[in-house]
Amino acid sequence: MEDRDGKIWMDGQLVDWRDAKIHVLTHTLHYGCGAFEGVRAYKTDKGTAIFRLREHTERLFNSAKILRMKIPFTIEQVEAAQKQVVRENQLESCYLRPLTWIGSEKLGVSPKGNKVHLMVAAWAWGAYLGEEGLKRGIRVKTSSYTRHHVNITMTQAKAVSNYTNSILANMEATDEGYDEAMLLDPSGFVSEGAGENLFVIKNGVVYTPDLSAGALNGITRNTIFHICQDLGLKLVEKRITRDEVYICDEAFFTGTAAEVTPIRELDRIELGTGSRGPITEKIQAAFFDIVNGRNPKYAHWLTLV
Ligand SMILES: Cc1[nH+]cc(COP(=O)(O)O)c(CN[C@@H](CCC(=O)O)C(=O)O)c1O
Repeated sequence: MEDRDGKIWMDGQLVDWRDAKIHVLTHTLHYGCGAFEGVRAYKTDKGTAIFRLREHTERLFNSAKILRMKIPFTIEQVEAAQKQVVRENQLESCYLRPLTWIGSEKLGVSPKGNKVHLMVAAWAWGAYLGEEGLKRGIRVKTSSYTRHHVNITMTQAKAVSNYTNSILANMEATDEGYDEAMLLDPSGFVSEGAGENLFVIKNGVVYTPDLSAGALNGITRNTIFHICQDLGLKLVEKRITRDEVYICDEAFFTGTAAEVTPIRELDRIELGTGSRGPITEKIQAAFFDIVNGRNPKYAHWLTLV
């Protein structure tokens, strides 16, 4: 990722991509206290637009607040930085990565007195779980790793340190030939994917784990709530067991990177017809209409760069 042309916004300045470096004694590198966002910009007929920029930027600030980090910029400055990075790198559609971290003034568990930094990078990033996955659905494994307990790590913070759990779950699943992992919470109820929220459909009703199962409050998850309302689909947030997933009619993951990715199999058990289900297809189509600016009802969610 480091050897490419382009610009990265770093603490208020645009720096050359290859020069965007930090010291090895950076506190976050050692202890993992930092926060990030995943944001996408899409090519619309009015130009390139960032999807739900305000919600993503607010979540970044909320993540920092939960981690007792004070970002030394305003929300407006960080929004402007994201727009600038897309423009400067002349990206028609892309994935943006804002990251805030604690500097290298001193080490030791307490970061008090260390500087808080922020950067924004952007790059072209296609289908996170593959084009084939978007169409046919992916194969998922229930992870042997448990999702975070809500009072051990702060699950509403998109915290750097939360992702070791995701990394291990994803690596275990892909080592065993699956595409992604689904994690259970400490009580054994379904939480979410390693980097996605989960939805299942049964008898025409759409279900998703309520946030007490430790899933991130996904912005794409919230977008699906609006889409279900528009499509007249009943949506229920509840505790979901892994065997309820086994006997569902359809299932899909959602996320900024994953977008809406159908799940065709869990633990080698076919879900529904073993391919993208009809309601999932409708929801997926509605999602892509929205993010590509084809649904005027959600024009306010798209910020032109
Ligand atoms: C654990 C987790 N849960 C749910 C979501 C969905 O949240 P949202 O993007 O607001 O709908 C994401 C986003 N995962 C990001 C990281 C992907 C990566 O590999 O890095 C993303 O989709 O950008 C998660 O990381």
